[in-house]
Amino acid sequence: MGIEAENVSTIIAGEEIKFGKSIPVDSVQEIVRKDPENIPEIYLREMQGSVVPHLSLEIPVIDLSLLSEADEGELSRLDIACREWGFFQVINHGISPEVLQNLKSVVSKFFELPFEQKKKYSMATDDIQGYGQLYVVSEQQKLDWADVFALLIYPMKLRNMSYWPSELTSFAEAVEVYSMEANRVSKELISAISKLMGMEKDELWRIHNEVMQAMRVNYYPTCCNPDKVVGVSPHSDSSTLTVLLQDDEVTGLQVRHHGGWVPVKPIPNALVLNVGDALEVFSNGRYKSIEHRAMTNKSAPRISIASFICPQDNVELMPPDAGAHRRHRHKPKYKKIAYGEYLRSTMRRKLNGKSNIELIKLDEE
Ligand SMILES: O=C(O)CCC(=O)C(=O)O
Ligand SMILES: [Fe+2]
Repeated sequence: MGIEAENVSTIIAGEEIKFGKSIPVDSVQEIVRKDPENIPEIYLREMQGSVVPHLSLEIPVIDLSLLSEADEGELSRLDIACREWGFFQVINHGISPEVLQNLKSVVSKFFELPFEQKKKYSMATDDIQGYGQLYVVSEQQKLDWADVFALLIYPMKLRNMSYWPSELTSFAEAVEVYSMEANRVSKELISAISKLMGMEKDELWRIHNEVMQAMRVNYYPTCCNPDKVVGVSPHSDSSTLTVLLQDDEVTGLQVRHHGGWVPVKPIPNALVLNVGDALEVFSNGRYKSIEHRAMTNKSAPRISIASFICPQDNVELMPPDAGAHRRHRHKPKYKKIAYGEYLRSTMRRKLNGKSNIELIKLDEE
């Protein structure tokens, strides 16, 4: 019998936070360390969809320095990137290679710690922060070939410092410095998107009512049968935008495009940005959150670091046009739902393409 995940609540800094409970499962890193040649059945599955050969198609590249100068051409390239791809790489973002390298180095050090030491930071069964796995809601579901380490970063009151590894002296600083920069880059992009949506540049950010930012480090160990094992199942992110810092050498991320999967070839020191479900709703479907997945490989472990930029829990997900202060210029295509409720509903379900946003889609006439 499968155990269905239940809802639980926690109190962080005096506020009740309810998340779906993820069933604890074995560390994949430990499975590989003990027996690299054997993959437990629960990780084996048939792959779906064809992969577009490398280099035949690439996700767009956006130059943030041009956007910051209000370059009209770059603004329209951003519009096309968000409409046609939902994914793009950002160059000239102003984050120094040293800041990126410091973050990569501290998160690698975390995963190099002995298992017993990492376990001190294990996710509590009712939390989404810490070391472990997420989205495991039934004992029958196929599992992803990854361990994760997640932290809530902003607002500060959501931080739970007991999850921040105290033995890694430069960890907190590297996370803090990078997160501030990821926040700045997101703010610049959200300002540009706000203009593209016909609003003042600060309006979309303001609607977030103080952005919530979470960081999730994904650790994908090597895998002896990458054709049958997925690092992260196909999903869309629930965020407004996600900023992904990926390995400069090891590829793994694939993006859904016209029915196939397009591998994202890393550009050294670039960031990968994607549209999440919240932006799909805010833009009333103009920009779509895009399904993506991470693959595994035989030769090297891969680490990716996702920063999720989200509205506060109490923010109603709806296109700003549908607000009481405006005439109904466009009929909303999604049911109105508070972001916190939407986020929690996604945490109680396994990753499954765009199934979360499908649930709030209104029928078109
Ligand atoms: O590892 C990757 O490239 C993708 C990770 C991802 O999609 C996520 O953390 O939401
Ligand atoms: Fe994702």
